[in-house]
Amino acid sequence: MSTAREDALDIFLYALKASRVEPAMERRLVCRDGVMEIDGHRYVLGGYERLVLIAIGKAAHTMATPFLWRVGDVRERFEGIIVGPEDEAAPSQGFRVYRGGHPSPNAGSMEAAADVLRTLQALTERDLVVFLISGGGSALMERFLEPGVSLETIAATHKALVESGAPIAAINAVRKHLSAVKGGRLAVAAAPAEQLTIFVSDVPAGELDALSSGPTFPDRSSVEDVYRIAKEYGLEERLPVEIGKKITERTLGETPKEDDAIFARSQWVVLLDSASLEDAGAERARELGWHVEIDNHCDDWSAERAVEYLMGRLGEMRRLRERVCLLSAGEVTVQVPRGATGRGGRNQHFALIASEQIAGSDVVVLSGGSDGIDGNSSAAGALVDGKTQARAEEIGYPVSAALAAFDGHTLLEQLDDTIMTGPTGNNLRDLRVLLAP
Ligand SMILES: O=C(O)C(=O)CO
Repeated sequence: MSTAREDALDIFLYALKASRVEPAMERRLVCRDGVMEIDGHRYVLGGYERLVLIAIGKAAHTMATPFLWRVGDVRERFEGIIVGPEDEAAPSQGFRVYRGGHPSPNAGSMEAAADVLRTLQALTERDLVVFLISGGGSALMERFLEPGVSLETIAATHKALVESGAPIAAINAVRKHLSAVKGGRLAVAAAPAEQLTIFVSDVPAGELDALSSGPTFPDRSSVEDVYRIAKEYGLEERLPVEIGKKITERTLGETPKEDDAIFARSQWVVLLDSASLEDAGAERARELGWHVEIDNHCDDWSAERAVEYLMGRLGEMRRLRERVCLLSAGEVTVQVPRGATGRGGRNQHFALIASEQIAGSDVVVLSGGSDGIDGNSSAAGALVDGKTQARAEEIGYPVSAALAAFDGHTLLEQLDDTIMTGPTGNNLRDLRVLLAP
């Protein structure tokens, strides 16, 4: 019989495999006799003068490839731009590929933004643009509204936001109001063309305007939200001075909202989200003989609070029966002290906090990101058990020290407790697997 550690890893890897983009595109996107259809939205491709595809995000290439394959012969008529995190070849001659920066924008992010805006602004009402949007796009493509802001300031702004401890919707509310390519502004650039956006979502259900900062979606956040968020998370002290000033002086402009006429020819479809991860994880856990519950209440909570909550839930389940498995999808937040230089991310941080709580017990805790990259490390996440804390003591790097330095990866790598998948070309948020035999 397999061990609880082996099962936790099996459940996570199965969930990743079952949630791949390619089969999802194959199931949902149909193209017959030049008519493309997805979720009841039909497009007679021969009726458009230009067919443009813009793919942005960590899953840009993995979405673009099956999309072009599904449209069959019409693929020759598609032209466009792919903005992803890796160096990959263009799918055909009419495509330009950019490698953007993540978690902070780089020169490629800026070049991509300029090219995307130029391309969209040339479209007319006779054209169709299909956007393929996945998470990570906020950094992979960027240009600030204010002209002349340096790449260094832009990157420092992103870093300050990501490390602020704010949930993704709040971080992206700020980004949207600073950027020329977020908060519906790509939809503005593409109007009056017909627009279809297909999402691979790494944000909570119902918050599509936060996905890669909603470049094609009506923004639900307002400038007033930005000023409130800045206060709540102390952003004015964290942000570069010239950006912080825009907030203190309240000079930000509003983004396009739901009733804006520019969205009259837009449709949006979610291809995959974290529900796919948790459903597949639950299926596999049951096959392995575990009694499963899914609990996402702690989505967007701080890592400390989420550990406490999930350990409490696991304890309740365990009082009723043996072999219990608690699954939780979503993300936790971490507030990184300014100047911290450790390696890691929210998943490894969560796992290390959990390792202190399960020390000496038979409980196993896994926390992993579906994109395969946790924070600034090369791991997807970590898998800890009742011996992790003691093993850390033995090698002279206590868990508490690694947590304080936000250096979870360095410790977990030495303990061989990291999960290494490599970048998955997907991005559906994180999955936590807690097993009590
Ligand atoms: O905004 C981003 O880039 C995210 O990863 C969330 O979608």
